Amino acid sequence: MKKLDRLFIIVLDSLGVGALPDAEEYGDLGANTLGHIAEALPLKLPVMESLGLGNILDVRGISPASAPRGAWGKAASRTKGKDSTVGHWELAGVPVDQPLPTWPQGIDSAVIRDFEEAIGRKCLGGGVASGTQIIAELGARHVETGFPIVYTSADSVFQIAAHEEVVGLEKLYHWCEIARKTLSVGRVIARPFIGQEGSWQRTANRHDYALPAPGKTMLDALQEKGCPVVAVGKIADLFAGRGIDESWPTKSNDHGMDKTLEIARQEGKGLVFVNLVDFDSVYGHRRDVRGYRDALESFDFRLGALLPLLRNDEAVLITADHGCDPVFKGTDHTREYVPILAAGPPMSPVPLGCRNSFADIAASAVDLLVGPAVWSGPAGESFADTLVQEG
Ligand SMILES: O=P(O)(O)O[C@H]1O[C@H](CO)[C@@H](O)[C@H]1O
Ligand SMILES: [Mn+2]
Ligand SMILES: [Mn+2]
Repeated sequence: MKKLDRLFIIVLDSLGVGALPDAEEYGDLGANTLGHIAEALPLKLPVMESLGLGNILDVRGISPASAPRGAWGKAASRTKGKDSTVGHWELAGVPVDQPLPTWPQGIDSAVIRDFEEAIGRKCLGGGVASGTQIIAELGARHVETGFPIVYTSADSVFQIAAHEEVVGLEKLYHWCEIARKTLSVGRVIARPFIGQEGSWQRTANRHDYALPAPGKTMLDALQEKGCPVVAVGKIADLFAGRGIDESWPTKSNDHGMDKTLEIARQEGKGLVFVNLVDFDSVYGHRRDVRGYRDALESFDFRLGALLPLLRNDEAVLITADHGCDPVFKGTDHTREYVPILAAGPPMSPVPLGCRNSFADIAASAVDLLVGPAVWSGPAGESFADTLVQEG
C-alpha cells in the first residue's frame, strides 16, 4: 500500500560516514569523511543532530539524540566501485558487479589517438590528474594551441577541459558527445574553465555524459506507475535522462537547496531526487576541509527550512553516494558507508540499522510511493514498513 505522496531524497554527494570493510582493497583504510571533518574543525549540524546523525556514528561535536526526530542508519555498498555514477545507480536499485573500466596509468594512448583523429586536433595531458592541478599546469598551452586537456582519475571517467572563450561550450560539448559514442567509461565529463594563467576558474557549465544504468532503476519503476520523478542538480546527467519527468540543473549546493525548497512549497507528488555535488567536486576532491565544513553547515540550515514545509504525506531522506574524505591522502573518493536519515510527519523515529546495500533506499522509496508489488529489479530490501507504521 502506498504510504507517501511525495518523497525528497537528498544526496549529500560524497558524505561518507566511515570506511567499509573492503576499504583496504581501494586503498582507503581508515577513511571517514564526516568523522574527520568534525575532528579537524568545530562542526555544528543542529538539524541533522536532532534527526539522529550522532546516533549513526561518533562525531565530535554532534551528540547522539536521546529522542531523535528522524529515523537513522547507514548503508554499505555492494557495487564494485566508488564513484558518483555507480553510487547513484546503487541508490536507485542497480548495484554493479563488474567494475566500470578505469585507466590507473593514464588514458590509453590508442584511445587518445582515436579521439584526436575524431576531433581533428591534438590533445594535451592524458594522465591521471586532479582537474584544477592539470589546468594550472597546461592551461596556458591550451589557450595558445586550442588543444583540449584530457585526463582521468581513479574513477571511470574521461574528462575534457577547455577554456570557454578559446574553444567555446558548444564545441566542448560536441567533443564530449564524440567521446561518449565510442568509450565504455562510466562518464565523459566536460570541464569548461575561464580566466588567465594564475587565476583559472572552472565554471558551472560542467556537463556529465553518463552511460544509462544497466538495469531498471527506481526512477523507471516509479515512472511506469505514473509516479512523477523530478530531478534537481546532476541527477539527470547521472541517469542519462532516463526515468525523469522534469530536471532542474543547479549551479551550487545552495542553489540546489533553494530549488528544493521552492518545489516543497508547491504541492506535488512523486519523487524529488536531489544531488548536492559541491561537497564532492568543490571541497572533497580539493581536500578543502574548511569549505566542506561550511557547506555542511549551510546545508543543515536549509534542511531546517525544509522540514516544516513537509505535509502529512511527505518525507525527506538524506544519504550519500560514496565518501571523499578531505583529510585523506590523494584527491580521490573514499570507500565508505553512507548515512541514512529520514524524517517528516509520517516517519517513525526508528533505527534502520546497517543496511547491506544502498539499494535498500530504492526499494524503500518505491515501496513508500507506489507500493512494493511494482519493484522487480535486483532490489534491495525495503525498510518502508519500519519507517511508516500503518495507523
Ligand atoms: O579533479 P576533478 O576534475 O574535480 O575530477 C573529479 O571529478 C570526477 C567526477 O566526479 C572524479 O572522477 C574526480 O576525478
Ligand atoms: Mn559523487
Ligand atoms: Mn567526485
